[in-house]
Amino acid sequence: MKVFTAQQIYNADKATIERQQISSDELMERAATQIFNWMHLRMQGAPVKIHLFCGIGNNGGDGLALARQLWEHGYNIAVYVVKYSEKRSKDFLTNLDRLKDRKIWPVYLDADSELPSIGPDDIIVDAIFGIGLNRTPDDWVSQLIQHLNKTKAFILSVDIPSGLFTDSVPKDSASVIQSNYVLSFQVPKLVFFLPQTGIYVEQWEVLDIGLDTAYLMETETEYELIAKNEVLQFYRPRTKYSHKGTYGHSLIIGGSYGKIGAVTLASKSALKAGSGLVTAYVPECGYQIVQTSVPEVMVLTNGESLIEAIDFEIEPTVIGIGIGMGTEDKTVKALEKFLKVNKMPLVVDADALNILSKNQNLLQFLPKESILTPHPKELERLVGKWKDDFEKLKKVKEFSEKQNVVMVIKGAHTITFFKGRGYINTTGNPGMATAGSGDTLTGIITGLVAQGYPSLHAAILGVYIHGKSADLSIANKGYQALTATDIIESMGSAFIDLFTSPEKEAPVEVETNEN
Ligand SMILES: NC(=O)C1=CN([C@@H]2O[C@H](COP(=O)(O)OP(=O)(O)OC[C@H]3O[C@@H](n4cnc5c(N)ncnc54)[C@H](O)[C@@H]3O)[C@@H](O)[C@H]2O)[C@@H](O)CC1
Ligand SMILES: [K+]
Repeated sequence: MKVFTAQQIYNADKATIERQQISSDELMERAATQIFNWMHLRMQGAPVKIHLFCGIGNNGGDGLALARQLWEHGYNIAVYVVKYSEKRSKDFLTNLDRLKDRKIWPVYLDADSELPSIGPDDIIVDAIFGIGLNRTPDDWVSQLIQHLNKTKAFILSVDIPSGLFTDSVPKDSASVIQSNYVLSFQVPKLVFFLPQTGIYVEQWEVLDIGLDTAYLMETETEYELIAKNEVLQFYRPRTKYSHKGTYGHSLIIGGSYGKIGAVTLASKSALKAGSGLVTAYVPECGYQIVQTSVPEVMVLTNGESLIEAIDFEIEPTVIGIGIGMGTEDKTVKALEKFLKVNKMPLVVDADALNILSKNQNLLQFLPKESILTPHPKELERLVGKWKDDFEKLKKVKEFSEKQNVVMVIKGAHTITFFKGRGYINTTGNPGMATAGSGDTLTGIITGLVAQGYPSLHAAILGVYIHGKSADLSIANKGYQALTATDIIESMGSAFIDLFTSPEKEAPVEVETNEN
């Protein structure tokens, strides 16, 4: 699913109005109807108090149109107009008149108003600001937002939590609605997925308001959301007459005394991801450990307790390098020498990334389209500090383009960057913040490259499967007990899940006055 910028959404809006020959008011009505349907389906007429806070732009207009529809279906509503500006939009005014026609009188809030009282079991509809927010809200609006956040009421945001910009981090974190659920029109917004701004969005869902499909299809976006449908497009099925040679040979290089487990996990993951053969390259202290814990994996050794040279006679298809490897001088030299002669595709992680960060002249030796999988600290060492998430994305994008590598930025929503585009993952859970989870990812991606997946696809699919395996594991492990080994054990189910469960339940249509 594409992630549009605010400007692209405004353009989609305009294209829809022109091509479908509808008015902007009709489009607003569609948006409000979709929200109404969503609420009505869940509330079934329950007499819960619904407080609708509406700004004076089109987001507020959506809120007013929704208020009317709720009222027409007998819901218990209170409408507030948050008068942060005199410049009321045309469709806001139209919908305000429609409320007045029905003798529904909103409460007007300004800097001098008392803060409304809201019960813990009430519902708040947040339609104060939408994607049109262009500066930090005034103090009194910010106080209102803080007041709403402090209530125990469930907050449902229209399109985007009010106070959240679509393309930058809020300057004042207190001026943003802490939303329990965001119903976003047609497309999700990038800020839902970044660590600094995603915290305002507990859950989100997109509502189809029938924006022009041609526009949506044709418009190129910088970001794409990756779910099952997206990865299925490049999944490579196995063929009947294939043999293990068809599926490549992964070489996993890493490990040092006390950190052989990392290589064990990565090797096992490469196998489970489908690599035909897997060889681990570890110091001698790891020989028996890897041989006994993963009998399917072959083992090469060098050095006693750490890798002192990287030199082998086998011809792997791909090399995953760096996990548990340490940054001792001898290992650094070994890596340097190896990089200068190596021509094989690489998946670079952990200590190999740390070594590259300190010796940036080595970056030039990375084969093109290598995959780098840094966690936030490793990324900082590699590209330098950033002031906020947007600057981080910019730096990663530049780095990936300059070095011609695939960058996998690990986080709650891992983002994979390549050739100027970012692919946002949607699987995974907080249980994955556990030892060895990253080693597992490196193994999976390596195993996919071995099978012939192009780097970008291997990274995107690897990240998806890694998260999905963890999602399937938590059903009986919970977040706390989830281990990297559980992720590996669920990988089979994650692959099967690609083909078995439907992506989403079909939306249920609700009868309204409109249809
Ligand atoms: N584009 C679409 O697909 C659709 C958009 N709709 C709604 O329209 C919204 C966008 O509406 P608008 O462009 O009117 O913008 P908003 O309703 O988000 O904001 C209202 C206006 O307030 C002003 N403003 C911005 N920041 C301010 C601040 N801090 N203090 C005071 N004034 C400020 C701006 O001039 C802005 O246009 C969307 O979020 C969505 O809810 C829907 O009506 C239906 C379709
Ligand atoms: K909003």
